[in-house]
Amino acid sequence: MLTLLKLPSLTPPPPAMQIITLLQEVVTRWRYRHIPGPRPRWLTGNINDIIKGGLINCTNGWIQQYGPVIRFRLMGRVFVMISDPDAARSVLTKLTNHAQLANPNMHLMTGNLRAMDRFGLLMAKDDYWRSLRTAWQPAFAPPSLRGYQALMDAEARSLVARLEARIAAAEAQAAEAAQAAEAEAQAAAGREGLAVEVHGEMSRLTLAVVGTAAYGVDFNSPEYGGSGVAALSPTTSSAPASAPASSPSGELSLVAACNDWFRTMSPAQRSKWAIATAFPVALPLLRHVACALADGPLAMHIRARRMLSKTSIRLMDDWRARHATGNGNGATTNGSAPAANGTAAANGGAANGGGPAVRAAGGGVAPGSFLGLMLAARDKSSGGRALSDAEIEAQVQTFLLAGFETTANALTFAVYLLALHPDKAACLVAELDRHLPPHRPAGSADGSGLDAADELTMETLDKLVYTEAVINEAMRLFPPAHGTTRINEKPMQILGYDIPAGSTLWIPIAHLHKKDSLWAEPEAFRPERFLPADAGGVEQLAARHPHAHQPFGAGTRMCVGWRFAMQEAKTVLARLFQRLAFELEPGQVPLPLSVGLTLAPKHGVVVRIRRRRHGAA
Ligand code: HEM
Repeated sequence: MLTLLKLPSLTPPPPAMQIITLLQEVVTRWRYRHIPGPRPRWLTGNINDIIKGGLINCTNGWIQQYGPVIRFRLMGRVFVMISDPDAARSVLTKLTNHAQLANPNMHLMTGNLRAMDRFGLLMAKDDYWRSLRTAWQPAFAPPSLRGYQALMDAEARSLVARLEARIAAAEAQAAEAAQAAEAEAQAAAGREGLAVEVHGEMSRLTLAVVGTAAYGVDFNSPEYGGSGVAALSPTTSSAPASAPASSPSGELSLVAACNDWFRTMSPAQRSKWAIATAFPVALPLLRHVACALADGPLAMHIRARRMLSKTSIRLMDDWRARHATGNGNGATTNGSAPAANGTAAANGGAANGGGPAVRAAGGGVAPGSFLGLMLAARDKSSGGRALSDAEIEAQVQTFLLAGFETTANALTFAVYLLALHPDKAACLVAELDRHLPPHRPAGSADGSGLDAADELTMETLDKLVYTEAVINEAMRLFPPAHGTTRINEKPMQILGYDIPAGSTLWIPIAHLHKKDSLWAEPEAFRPERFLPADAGGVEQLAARHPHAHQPFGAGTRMCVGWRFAMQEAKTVLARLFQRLAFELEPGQVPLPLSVGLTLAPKHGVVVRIRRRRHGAA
């Protein structure tokens, strides 16, 4: 059995444990026997099919073969997949708890490295989750979002400025070549612009936004493992954005740690010790052995978690230091959030020293106040106690990871699709030219060519309906969160099937987004599908199935950061296409994808960027 996973070096578990596991398997098969699905193998279930065929392709095939309710098993866990849009919506809205994720590497963690999985908002349950969600919510209230806008815009403008500087340098080089030899000049002219790997850029940018918006710190500084200089990706490389990177001190950088974390959450990057997760009874013991003798993928996962933990502790220490002295962001000593720049306070938030920020339901907090919210949080499920350091650390890590990768992926896919479809890029640019101030030559104080009067405000963002439609359509074709889960505490019926209590229900978002019966030409990139009727949408929102598009999930567990993500993605896309034009480098159609916890471009996306000629896409 163990050879199925090529584990010759591991000692097989004792016979008693094998017998218990086999009995468990018999019972599981019996409980789910009435639900159609592929035949599972002993112990490993259907994981080999998924590794061979790819998660999305494989489950799409099963849905086609077995219908809208199917079951399959990954190691010890059975999944019931619901691919009918109404049934999926009903599951998402009626059930409150997420199921444990299936990735083996995370189940091999020990001690503090498990904090996020035990206490983080994503995995929390019932009343404990409600307390946490209440604590998080003010960070995403409209006045808080308004306060983040200047930070998001500043990061976007700074990326554009860096790209423009690099393009200018590349052009200067080409001109020199022109002087040297005419043939070379012609070659250079044909390759105008600068080749850039977009996913790396987007990852750095979205992580930087989390740093400033949530914690008021610069994640690119050496203190957080950054180089101190906002680096550009290699100009010609198609290396994955997740390629390990170190700080000058040789330490793993935060962006590399976050990328490694996601990379090792893919089934293809599982440790050989994954087999231990097929023996739930023995897992508490086996995970210690696995960590002590970690192989490559597990060691990478542990290293990433350690870096994330270290960063979270540093953020908490920094906050407390500022808090204790009453300086820095102006924090008080009673757990209230600071009014860093007056923005949120001016917008009616509770960040104005008016009591614990967590009480400001519906109100806002100033940028950088997330830790103030967590310190003020009270767990109503256990008598209103304050959160422990491990619980706060879990929220910090959850915000870091959930807050940057999905948005970076959405932006990367949007740039990819626009570079592939110049007609759609032209529509986007036409909208930007209507609503954003015209181009000015570079030369303002921050080098972005834009002065304060050009700020991309929330009011302007509201007018960018085509930009928003592009992001929605990009997330339809490439949903960064390709699926989500719920667990049913009680038995239930779905489309006539009895679903046993405690089942892991999987909603395949990626499948719904391309279902033939829900979308005309599902593979085509048509942002117009998402235009409101008064903006000339050819296939208006009302004409579509209301539950066909769920990139952020639905119900009470819907993504807490969805407005933050949309605001950031619109700001960044608008700034990029306001000044730059993008062309896809050859060899990237179809785009190789990595399907793990999220959907990401496998080797990044390489585009050639040039400055826009006025009025051109
Ligand atoms: C394009 C970007 C994003 C996408 C596609 C996305 C998608 C999702 C999805 C599908 C879920 C599960 C929803 C459900 O089960 O119904 C989720 C949950 C969550 N997301 Fe996002 N997300 C994005 C950005 C963000 C950002 C910027 C944050 C900021 C912190 C964030 C934080 C979270 C958290 C904490 C949860 C768990 C919420 C809970 O269980 O109460 N996400 N996200």
